[in-house]
Amino acid sequence: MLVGVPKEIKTHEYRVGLTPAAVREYVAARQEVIVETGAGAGIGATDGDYEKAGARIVARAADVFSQADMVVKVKEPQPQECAQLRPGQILFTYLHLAADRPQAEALLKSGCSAIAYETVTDARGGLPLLAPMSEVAGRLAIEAAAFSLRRHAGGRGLLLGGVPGVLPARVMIIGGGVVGTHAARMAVGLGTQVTIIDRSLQRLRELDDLFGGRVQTRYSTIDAIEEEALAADVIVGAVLIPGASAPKLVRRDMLPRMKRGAVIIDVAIDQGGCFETSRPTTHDAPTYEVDGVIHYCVANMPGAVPLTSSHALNHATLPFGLALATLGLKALVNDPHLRNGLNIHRGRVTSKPVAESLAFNFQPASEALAA
Ligand SMILES: NC(=O)C1=CN([C@@H]2O[C@H](COP(=O)(O)OP(=O)(O)OC[C@H]3O[C@@H](n4cnc5c(N)ncnc54)[C@H](O)[C@@H]3O)[C@@H](O)[C@H]2O)C=CC1
Ligand SMILES: CC(=O)C(=O)O
Ligand SMILES: [Mg+2]
Repeated sequence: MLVGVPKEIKTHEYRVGLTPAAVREYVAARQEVIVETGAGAGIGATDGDYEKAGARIVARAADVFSQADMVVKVKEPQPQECAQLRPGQILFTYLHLAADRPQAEALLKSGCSAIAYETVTDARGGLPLLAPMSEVAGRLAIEAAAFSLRRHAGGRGLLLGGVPGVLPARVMIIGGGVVGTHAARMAVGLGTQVTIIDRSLQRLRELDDLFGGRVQTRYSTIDAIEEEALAADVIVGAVLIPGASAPKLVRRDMLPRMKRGAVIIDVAIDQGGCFETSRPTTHDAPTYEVDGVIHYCVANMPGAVPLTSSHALNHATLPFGLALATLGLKALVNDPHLRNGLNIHRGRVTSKPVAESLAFNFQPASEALAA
């Protein structure tokens, strides 16, 4: 198969779909790889590094989209990329369609088979291609909170960990999955007071064990969220209902009752966000203020640390990408976990949560692939 890697074009997105090390694995598996010139610049990988790994460099993104059987990216295709996708082509990348009707419509129109990293599953009920970026985003969330809490950034002027004799910040984390756990590790490490809220009792038990009493855990109810939100200096939004729009757990009417200069980091923004007042922002202008509360809602947080993120992402995507490159769509027939990644196939929505979120007709992936 001819596998193509365009340069990412989303604002301040410096990750790359395949690292040179990953290209070498594809080439060793007797696949051909083309890479747009400069695609690896954000991680310091030159065209020469890609050529050494066995790729051919092409001059324009249009060359990648017109030639490749499978396009491997990081972020959801932007409108000009969607317009270049074609029937029979495989797109392998993050999509986050539930909160993005225009992209869903463009992918349906293209006729391509779009496989979303974030809905590929594993045998333990996890999301193996989302997890590495959730690890990164969870850790970055606390860095973003530290910066946003500074006075000149509009925050309360609070040092996260405090100093002897002065209390640390109170950090509330809604959703104790991968993002929430990694945010908690950072927040605990800095000496903050952390509460994690989740609606899975099993997860709360695991977190209690993992942190050995250094975090408080609370079951997710409207009451608990309101009580913790009003006391918090920082709230990290990290809930996920796989494939679906995030539930709005903090309503606008709570904001005037929160501390002035408190900070909301809505990591779940790529699924629409879990705060009623969230809207996507970019690394250029990451924050805005509503009712005295600072909102940070960057939808591609790991793009800020592309070197760490590209390698971490490639380690997770590589086995699935290789299966697709060597077997084509048959890889989806063979592997139900990879098949769960298929969101759009030849003009059909094959992800139930996406179809429900956007009120589209749904066709199960197994049926659509057999048609
Ligand atoms: N903005 C960005 O750059 C990035 C965003 N993300 C997003 O972060 C979000 C979280 O991802 P993960 O941690 O990997 O998901 P996860 O599936 O590991 O964890 C989600 C947690 O939310 C909990 N949850 C669901 N509904 C809840 C509710 N009503 N109240 C409390 N908890 C609830 C679940 O029980 C689960 O423990 C996703 O939307 C993901 O796409 C991930 C990476 C980067
Ligand atoms: C998960 C995701 O959307 C990202 O890494 O940008
Ligand atoms: Mg995202």
